[in-house]
Amino acid sequence: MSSPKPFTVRIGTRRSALALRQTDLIMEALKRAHPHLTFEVHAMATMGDRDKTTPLPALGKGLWTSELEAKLASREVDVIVHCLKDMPTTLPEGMVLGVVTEREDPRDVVVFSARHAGRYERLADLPDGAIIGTSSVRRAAQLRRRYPRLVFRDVRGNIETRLRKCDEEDYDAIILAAAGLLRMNYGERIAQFLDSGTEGGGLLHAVGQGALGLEVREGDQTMLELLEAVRHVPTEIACYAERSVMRTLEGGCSVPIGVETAWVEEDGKKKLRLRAVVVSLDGNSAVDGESVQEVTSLREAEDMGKRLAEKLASIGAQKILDEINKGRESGAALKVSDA
Ligand SMILES: NCc1[nH]cc(CCC(=O)O)c1CC(=O)O
Repeated sequence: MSSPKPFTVRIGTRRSALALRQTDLIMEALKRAHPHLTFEVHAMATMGDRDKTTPLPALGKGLWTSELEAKLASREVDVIVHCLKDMPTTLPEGMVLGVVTEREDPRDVVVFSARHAGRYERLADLPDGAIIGTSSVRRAAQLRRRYPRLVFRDVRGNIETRLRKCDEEDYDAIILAAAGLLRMNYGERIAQFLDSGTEGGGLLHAVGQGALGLEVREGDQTMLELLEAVRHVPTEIACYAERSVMRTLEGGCSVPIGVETAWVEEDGKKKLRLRAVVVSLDGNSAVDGESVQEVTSLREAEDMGKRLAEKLASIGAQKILDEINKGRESGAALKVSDA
């Protein structure tokens, strides 16, 4: 696997503390696998980092990725480390998702304001009208169904900023990805997991949440071989299925869609279980489904995701999508992204 002649691998990343931490983890793993190579980190701000006022849904696709991809295209960097959930399901011409790395905990979680230290354990403990911070339509729409008594309000910024706002402003709690908190050593702030297996949960996470995606130039065999060292096949297959659900349902517009994947044992065989939900923006209607099957290739994973998405579309998700598209045309709701 090791290449004969030494060279420098230039890694592109966003500048947030989480992005830098993730890039560091990948770089250290690559260094261990390729001790003869040198690595350089090229960090830069993206539109999502710079524009802190426009509502995220209105910023559209690629808000965390486009500037980095320009550097990849111009050969200023050789690979980009992304949170997979921030990567659009269709990449620009000439770019590929080279490798998906092992997933950190993909679940969404509740963090209570430090003002409430020790007072609450679950969302259900909060009083009527309590304010929950999240800028993700997916999270708000799914939680509104289960907790109509709670009020959902935008909260922007990187993890540290959101935690600070939660502690110092009017929020009673915020919803975040476990993965980011764990990677930044804030695990002790996690009060409640919100996945479908947890009482009071039932919140399906974002496509790709908790995994990292390494983007490279199409046909860059050297990089692809080098990155093999950090590929995690079970995560990659699961995430291809998740991304296929999203890609199939998007139809030109992003939607509040949640997923959950797990490798399960059935009839002595290892199978992928894929769950997905599409929710209306107000959370008043939702369509969900599940499929379980043996999956051994990325192609099969994509087929599985596509079939589940088509099934959801046929039993009501299409109606929800059409309404979102209608609203979008009239300018009411622009694109929906996950935050
Ligand atoms: N959109 C912001 C973003 N992108 C990735 C993560 C968390 C880490 C991950 O999912 O890999 C977050 C923060 C959050 O949702 O709490």
